[in-house]
Amino acid sequence: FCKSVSVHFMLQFKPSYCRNLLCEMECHEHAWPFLLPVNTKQFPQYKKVIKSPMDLSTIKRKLHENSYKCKEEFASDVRLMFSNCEVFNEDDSPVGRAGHHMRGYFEQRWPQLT
Ligand SMILES: Cc1ncccc1N[C@@H](C)c1ccc2c(c1)OCCCO2
Repeated sequence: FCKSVSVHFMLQFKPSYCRNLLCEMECHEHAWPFLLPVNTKQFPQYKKVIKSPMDLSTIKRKLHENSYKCKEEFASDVRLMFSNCEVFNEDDSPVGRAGHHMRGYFEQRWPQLT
């Protein structure tokens, strides 16, 4: 999925850019539903409905563990987090609205290379 090796060294994965953007998201006013994994004791249905849970603390851990081989993998986890939110939460709900706010914030700052 990542760029071929030859091109890759030029578009070197900039973890610093991702780390900064992640930090800005974590301190965003509407980040509160996404800071930690959804507690499945609090939301027993969640595990059944959402096959791949994702949250900002998990993305942060993966970034620090060098789990992301390219920036697109980082972006796809962020987008997975927002898609899970849309599946489980009504648009017109506090968490649903927070998800739309945060997704707008991310997409505005994510470099459009294509
Ligand atoms: C992103 C997401 N999707 C689906 C369900 C929950 C969440 N986030 C969690 C952190 C959460 C959100 C709202 C909450 C909550 C916990 O605490 C119980 C009281 C009501 O408020």
